[in-house]
Amino acid sequence: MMIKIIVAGPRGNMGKEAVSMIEREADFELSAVVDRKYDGIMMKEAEGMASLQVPVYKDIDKCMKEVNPDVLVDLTNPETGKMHLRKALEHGVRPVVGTTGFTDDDIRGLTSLAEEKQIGAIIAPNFAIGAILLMKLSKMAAKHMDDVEIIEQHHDKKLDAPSGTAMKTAQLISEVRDEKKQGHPQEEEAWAHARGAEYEGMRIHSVRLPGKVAHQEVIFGGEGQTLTLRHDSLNRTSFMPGVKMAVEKVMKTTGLVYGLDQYID
Ligand SMILES: NC(=O)C1=CN([C@@H]2O[C@H](COP(=O)(O)OP(=O)(O)OC[C@H]3O[C@@H](n4cnc5c(N)ncnc54)[C@H](OP(=O)(O)O)[C@@H]3O)[C@@H](O)[C@H]2O)C=CC1
Ligand SMILES: O=C(O)C1=N[C@H](C(=O)O)C[C@H](O)C1
Repeated sequence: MMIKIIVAGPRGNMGKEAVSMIEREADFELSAVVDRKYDGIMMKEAEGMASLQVPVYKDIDKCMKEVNPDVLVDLTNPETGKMHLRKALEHGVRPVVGTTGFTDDDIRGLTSLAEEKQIGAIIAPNFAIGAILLMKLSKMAAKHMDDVEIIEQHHDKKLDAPSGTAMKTAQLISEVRDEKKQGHPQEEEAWAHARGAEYEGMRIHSVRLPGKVAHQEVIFGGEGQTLTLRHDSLNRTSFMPGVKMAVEKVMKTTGLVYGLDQYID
């Protein structure tokens, strides 16, 4: 069956890659794109988009009404991603959201909405298989080594911190680790935030530098030993097999799935 897909954010780093991937896949059809700059033209007429005879919409409601897609792939920014996800569920369109910056409350609210609408939805903080394995391996390691800090590094155009991957990693670790204050009980920060963000006692550090793409280290400490797990995305193509998998999975899912870890043994 041909899956009809719309992509929001088609001029972005990720959106461009997603458009190319969808065009390559025999069972996927790119039905339209949603952009905030262009409206009512074809992609090939818009600067910064692939040269395709595919309509561009500014208004996502109008797009979903006219195109009637199966799936929305959202790769925009936190505020837009949340709004698009809600609208997709309202229109009966299955969202695959790679956009990050969702809080625990956002996830809870969207889970209820997907449940209420009885429709599949996926929020994937990271589509790269290596990053998904890093998250799963971190959860496994945390059962045995419960002192852990996360260092994530990204390009300096990133809007959200900590990264969605770091948040999901910390949440997975917290499923197997009791809340624990780490470091010296009397430690003090002479400079604010020197110890990074805190989630259930874990420390999370966000680096933003030009030249970086997406990188994460999870460092575990024990008596006389450390264990470092690390993943690097060196380009955005690394995310595309995961986007493809998420589109296929969301067609067979009911309710919201947060993280592709659930699909990997
Ligand atoms: N889950 C994963 O594996 C990955 C997730 N990401 C996440 O994906 C998101 C996008 O990342 P990236 O591609 O690098 O970012 P970019 O800034 O390159 O692209 C975002 C695009 O979204 C567009 N946009 C913003 N608002 C709207 C709107 N209302 N309607 C339509 N388009 C809009 C922007 O337009 P304009 O150019 O006009 O600003 C821009 O073209 C981020 O949240 C990032 O964290 C990134 C990589 C991997
Ligand atoms: O903004 C990015 O680039 C990325 N965002 C995601 C995140 O916040 O974890 C995934 C990946 O790290 C790239």
